[in-house]
Amino acid sequence: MSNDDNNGSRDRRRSDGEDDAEDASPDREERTMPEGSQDGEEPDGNEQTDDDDPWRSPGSTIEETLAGNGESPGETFDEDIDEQPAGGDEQLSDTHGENEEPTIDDLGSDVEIDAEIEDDPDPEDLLGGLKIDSTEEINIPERLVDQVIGQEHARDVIIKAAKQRRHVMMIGAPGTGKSMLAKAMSELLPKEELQDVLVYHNPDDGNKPKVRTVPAGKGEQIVQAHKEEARKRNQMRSFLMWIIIIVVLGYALIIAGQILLGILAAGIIYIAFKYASRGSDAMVPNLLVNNADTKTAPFRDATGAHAGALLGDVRHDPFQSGGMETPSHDRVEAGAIHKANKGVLFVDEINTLDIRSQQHLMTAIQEGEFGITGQSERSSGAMVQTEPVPTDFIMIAAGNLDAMENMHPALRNRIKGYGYEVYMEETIEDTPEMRRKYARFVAQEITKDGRLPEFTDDAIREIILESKRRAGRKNHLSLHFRTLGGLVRVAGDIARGEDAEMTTRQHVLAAKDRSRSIEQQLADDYIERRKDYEIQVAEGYVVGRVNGLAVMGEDSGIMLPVMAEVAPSQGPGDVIATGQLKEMAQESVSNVSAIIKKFSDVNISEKDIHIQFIQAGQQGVDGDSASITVAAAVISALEEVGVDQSLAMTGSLSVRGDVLPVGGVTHKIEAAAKSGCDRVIIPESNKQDVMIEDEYEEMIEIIPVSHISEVLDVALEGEPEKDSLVDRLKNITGSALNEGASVAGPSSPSPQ
Ligand SMILES: Nc1ncnc2c1ncn2[C@@H]1O[C@H](COP(=O)(O)OP(=O)(O)OP(=O)(O)O)[C@@H](O)[C@H]1O
Repeated sequence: MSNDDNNGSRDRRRSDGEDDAEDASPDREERTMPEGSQDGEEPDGNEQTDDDDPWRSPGSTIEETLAGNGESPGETFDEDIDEQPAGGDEQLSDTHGENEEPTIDDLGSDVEIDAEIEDDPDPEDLLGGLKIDSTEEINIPERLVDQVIGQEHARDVIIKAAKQRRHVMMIGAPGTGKSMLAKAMSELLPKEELQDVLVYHNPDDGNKPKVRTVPAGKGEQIVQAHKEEARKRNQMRSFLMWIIIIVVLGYALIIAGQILLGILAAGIIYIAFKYASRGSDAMVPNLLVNNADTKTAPFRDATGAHAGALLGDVRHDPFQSGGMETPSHDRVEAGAIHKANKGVLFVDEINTLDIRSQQHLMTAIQEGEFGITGQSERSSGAMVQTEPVPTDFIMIAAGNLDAMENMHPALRNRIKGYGYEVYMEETIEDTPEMRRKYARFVAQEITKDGRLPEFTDDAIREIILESKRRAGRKNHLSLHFRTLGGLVRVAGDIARGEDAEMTTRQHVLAAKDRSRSIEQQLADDYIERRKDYEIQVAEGYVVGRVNGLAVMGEDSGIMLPVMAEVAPSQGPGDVIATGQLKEMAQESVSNVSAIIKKFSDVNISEKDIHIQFIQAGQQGVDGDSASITVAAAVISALEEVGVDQSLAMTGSLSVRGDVLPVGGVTHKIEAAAKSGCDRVIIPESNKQDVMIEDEYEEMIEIIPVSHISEVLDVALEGEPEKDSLVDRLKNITGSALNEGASVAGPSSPSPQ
């Protein structure tokens, strides 16, 4: 990765000692990251020297060498090959070769940041006591596993699984480090075990190519040797052919005097020789998997791969006869399962793989080998079936909770039976040490991108503050690193666009605005448009209308007014709600009706309750947290008491009237403020999750509540009615209210 001179970046030292020598070079202008660690790319081709050629000894033909006693060709080649450092079978039995077996401690212990730290950091310091002026002073650990921040459990599992060669299923939100951990695992696996795979022509049955494995690096040598052999043989044949042609032509011209006949004979001889020489080309094996230059065990991402890319394929041959055909072993292509042999196969969104592929994947996991055949039934490749090709990989399956439900149960069973399941964390406790790691995260992302100007200390602070906000939980930091990394990149790009030497706090603030999610942009647009059409009411009192709040996507609040109308029913009463939120409305009404039955003389079962979520038609609005809103709207309509429109609310409701915690309070409060509300009701148990931006703090009063009676107390109009209504409610559900604190928080927070 090269540095742009304009961006003010300078060298960042890798934190392991061995790089110090490199750094001593005054000319070194490059920042370094572990090679291939971030993108999982395979290194470039091998550079073979003549000295390495094991085929120097003349005399022995390859066919003779291969004929051996049916062993792997790697073991029957001449001694030079076995002396190659790539390692023979004895070495393979030693899991970690010459390297000392890594212990969980040395691999997994949290790597402290390599920069100056204050002895006793101020708890308020967003940098956790880091004494730095910019990200430039933060060094990045060499190994990817040490770059992973948080996800302690997942990291420990990955390390253990790497040692024990176990499969892992990682379930969790996108961008929390699943594929990063999978790549990190491939770095931990022993490289000494790697193998090359060759496919040979089968003289007995051309459609059943033979497969041989050899230690990594030897495959290329073998192919080269075969090519050389074939070339020599062809040379000999050519020489012989020209001699014969000259003799025939000479005879025809000088002795027989039949020049035309001579030319014809020479032509036939030429064609016959060319045809015969094709056979020796067909003997050159196809190097299916080449690990010659692989620096770490392979990492293969087979996310969304079609069957051929995953399981291997045999190309179609348009010329299947007449001497024009390509030998079938030459048409064989390896799949990700074969290329991942002795490494890691990563499949994200595992449930999106078709069932047939999942079944084949299971076989490959179970058997440790999988033959290759043409995936298209109508292609000539479907006739070909190779001998089994090794597929001894560690499978890392990933996805969100849906993935787990929809994946093939037997495949999940295989992973569970032979490995671990991990749920990825979404937030982590906010400690000075963690803040320092977040500062390192900024440095990591800058290095990974390679073009961003370094971040000043204030810019880093703003990123850490944003991760606190995004966590949605007091004293926690968000582990949604992909989106946080997106913010780092946008801020850096803005700075770069301005030719700034450093990325400053102002750039981060501008980036926050610019990198708003689609949902945020849509939410802001909605708020503006509603103001235009006066759908939004933020003053006065209205019967049966309550300003609810919801979140769109992960990070965008929106005001979602709810209207309720109660009318006598002809038959048994019904809850009538429109749109996607119907189920939620019915659930909220059934919760509130249990309370209403207790305090009201009105027989709710004889009424039709109509509920409307105003303009909640757009995708993505999750209204689960609107249950106190629906309850308040229904009670207001039932009792015909107005609701304060300068108030918005969010909260889930239990059958006993307890207000339960919900998600996204910070974004909801901001949306209420943007919509012009003066006050907002939130569940008491969400109080510590509020992380609103400074600008909104002055605009809105936050009222935490733990019971529906408190909601009504704040929301309903007028004294006499309100008092009687609320008093009745309090009397009847008093016990619940008194127990409120203990009752309100037990259930898991509703998702939104
Ligand atoms: N725990 C982490 N520590 C440091 N950086 C992280 C972490 N998690 C994610 N990142 C950063 O975010 C990027 C994206 O993460 P990654 O691809 O691993 O997410 P993922 O969980 O696999 O997401 P998806 O399921 O969408 O593929 C990484 O390349 C890395 O830069």
